[in-house]
Formats: sequence, structure tokens, C-alpha cells
Amino acid sequence: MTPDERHRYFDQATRVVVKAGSNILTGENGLNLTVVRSISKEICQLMERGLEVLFVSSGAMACGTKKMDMKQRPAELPQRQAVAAVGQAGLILAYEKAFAKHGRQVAQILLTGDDLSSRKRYLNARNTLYTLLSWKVVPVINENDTVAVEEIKFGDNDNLAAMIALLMDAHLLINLTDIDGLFDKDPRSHADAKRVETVTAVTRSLEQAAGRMPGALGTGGMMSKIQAAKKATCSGVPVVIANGRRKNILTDLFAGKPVGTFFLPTEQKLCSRKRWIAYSLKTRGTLTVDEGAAGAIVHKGKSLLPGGITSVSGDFSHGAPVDILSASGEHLGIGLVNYSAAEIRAIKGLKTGLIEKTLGAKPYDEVVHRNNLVLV
Ligand SMILES: Nc1ncnc2c1ncn2[C@@H]1O[C@H](COP(=O)(O)OP(=O)(O)O)[C@@H](O)[C@H]1O
Ligand SMILES: N[C@@H](CCC(=O)OP(=O)(O)O)C(=O)O
Repeated sequence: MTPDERHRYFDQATRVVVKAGSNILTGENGLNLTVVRSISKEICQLMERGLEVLFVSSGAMACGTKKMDMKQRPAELPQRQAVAAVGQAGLILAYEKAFAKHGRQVAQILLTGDDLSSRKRYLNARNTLYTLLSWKVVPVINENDTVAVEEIKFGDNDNLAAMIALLMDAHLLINLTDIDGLFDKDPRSHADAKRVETVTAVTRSLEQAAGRMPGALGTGGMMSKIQAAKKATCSGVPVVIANGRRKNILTDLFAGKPVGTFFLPTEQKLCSRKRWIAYSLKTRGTLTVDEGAAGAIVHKGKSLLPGGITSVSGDFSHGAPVDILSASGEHLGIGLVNYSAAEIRAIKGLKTGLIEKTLGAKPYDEVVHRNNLVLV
């Protein structure tokens, strides 16, 4: 990609998601107000140029931990949630003040994964965000840590930011962290690690290069940023990972400076139904398939038939989202099943012609139809 091509993505973007991570937002005595103010100022400058900005900010837990005089995040869930509640108040207050200096209002949006997996709440969130953008109010978005338990969590704000980019049809996702971009190895353990300038496709080896271990205050490390970049780019949204501590970082990015790591969008985009299957739903179980079935679904664009399934885990009913794994445990994709877990246990390994004999009826040939299957 030439510098001009990269610059064009920034030039053409009119709606962007900016995400700021805990590491850059936290200072010795709680929130790092210098960073809060500089990012707020830069977002306002983008808005002056006519851009719509959705801002995903971490930092509630890190801010609450300091406020409660704790040395580190508490280990137990209720305490972690309570700490986030304390910190979120401080966080939004700091943004209110910082944005007010530039004549802008902010709105607090707290979401869980559940909110986007229910169609009704998904639309409500979208309508509210659209209204805020039309009012030129800055939505400051965070996971609703107070109620989010494992089953309904986005997991981390990198993934939340990607979901917001898809929900709002953003043109660009800018992920601001405490490092200059993605490095080809974890720079904490490899002194020779080099910054990657451009990523054309998020491959498995790239995923492996990214460390899972976050910085002192982050969640998910580079791994969750890459997963989030994959979600966004597969849906046509380019992503930049850049250093949010760098002065004028947003201005420099939009001016075309070659900072950070740029992830190009894929040419083939997932349609919105497949995005919803892949990213908004929590899977309820797994189907492990043999080599023949793996090849058929990955390389030949086929549906998953009972004959190729070797094992089933979980207890789910028909219509549920499940993970599909290869014999070696590799994650191949996510699909909506036509049969319940109990039914699939009864028909796994069988030829399609034996479904009716085994179950007494054969509503479908496929366990997962191609249209309801997303490869990852
Ligand atoms: N390959 C890599 N390239 C860049 N950073 C990496 C890599 N692997 C691990 N990291 C670490 O990931 C950290 C950023 O992740 P995280 O702490 O979750 O940040 P944030 O709070 O911004 O979400 C960096 O500080 C860096 O030490
Ligand atoms: N919702 C949490 C942030 C979780 C998170 O993903 O943090 P980070 O990896 O720093 O973006 C908080 O506000 O503390």
C-alpha cells in the first residue's frame, strides 16, 4: 500500500470509532488527565472538520482501583464490578470537563454483549448513537462492567470498539494504545521486534505473533486488538493501531503520517447477517468435524452434514450458534444449527439418508446450512 492509498482511507472517512485503552489513560494518581485532555481535544478537532466520532474509552477499572486505594485490581468479580462503578463516574466526569473546554457535550453509553445480541436492543443502541451523532454530542462508550459477567461480556474494549464500528457502519477504527502499533513479536520479550506497517490480512501466524498478556492495566493485550481488527476488516472497516501517548496522534494519522499499524479491509465483506452470527452471538456448544467435512466447509463452500461430525459438546436447542472445530481442535467457524445437541449426538457420523430413520423426521439435510455458517 502506498502512502497515498493509506491517506485516502483517512481522507474519505467521515464516521470513525476511536478507542483508548487503560494503559494510556491511567497515571500515578488515577486518570492520566494529560492524555484525557489531549485525546478529547483531538476528537473535537476532528469534529470541527465535520467528522462524526464514536469514542470507546477504557479506564474505569484502572481509575476505580486507584480511587479505592487498591494496589491492583481485585480478583473477585463483585469487587471488580464495584471498582469499575467507582471508576466510571470519575472517567465520565473527566471527559465532561475536557470536552466542555471545546464546547462539546458527552453522553455515557454502557453496553454488554447481550445488548447487541438482542435485535431489539441492538436497534435501540444504534438509534441512540445516531441521535447523539446528529446532535454533535460525543458518545463515550464502555462495557457495562457492573453487570457484565463472563457469558455476556464483549471480553475487552477492543472487541467492543469493533462491534461499535460495525453497528454504526463506521469508515475507520482507530485503536489507541501504549505502543507504536503491532510488532512482529512481543516487544517485551524480544528486543529485535519490529513494527508492522501494514497488515493486508489477519493470518494465523500474525495472531500467534501477538502476545496475549496485556500491559500492567490493560485487558487482552495485542491479541484482542488483532481479533478486533479481524472483525472490523472482514466487514470492510480499516483499522489502525497507534500510540495514544504520542502528541497529536489523531491529527498526524489524518495528515497521512505513516505512524501505527494499518490493517486493510478485506475485499470480500461479510454480509450483515453473517456478521451478526459471527460477532454478536455467544456460542452455546461445539461440533468437532473430521478432515473430510473440514475440507468441504472450508475449501468447497459446502454445508455441514451429520456424516462429518465426530463429537458434540454443550446442551443447545436448534437455531443455536455453535463453534465448529477441526479434529485437531482448530476453530473453523461459527454456525447456527438445524438440530439440537441431543439430536446431533444421535445422528453424528450417519449418512443424511439415515436421519429420518433415527430421529423419526428429517426437517433438514444439513446440520448447519452454508448460509448460516461463517468461517473464521
Ligand atoms: N506483538 C505485539 N506488538 C505490540 N504489542 C504487543 C505485542 N504483543 C504483546 N504486546 C503488548 O500489548 C500491550 C497492549 O495491550 P493492552 O495492555 O491490552 O493495552 P490497552 O490497555 O491499550 O488495551 C502493549 O503494551 C504490549 O506490551
Ligand atoms: N471496561 C474496562 C476496560 C476493559 C478493557 O478492555 O481494557 P483495555 O484493554 O485497556 O482496553 C474498564 O473500563 O476498566
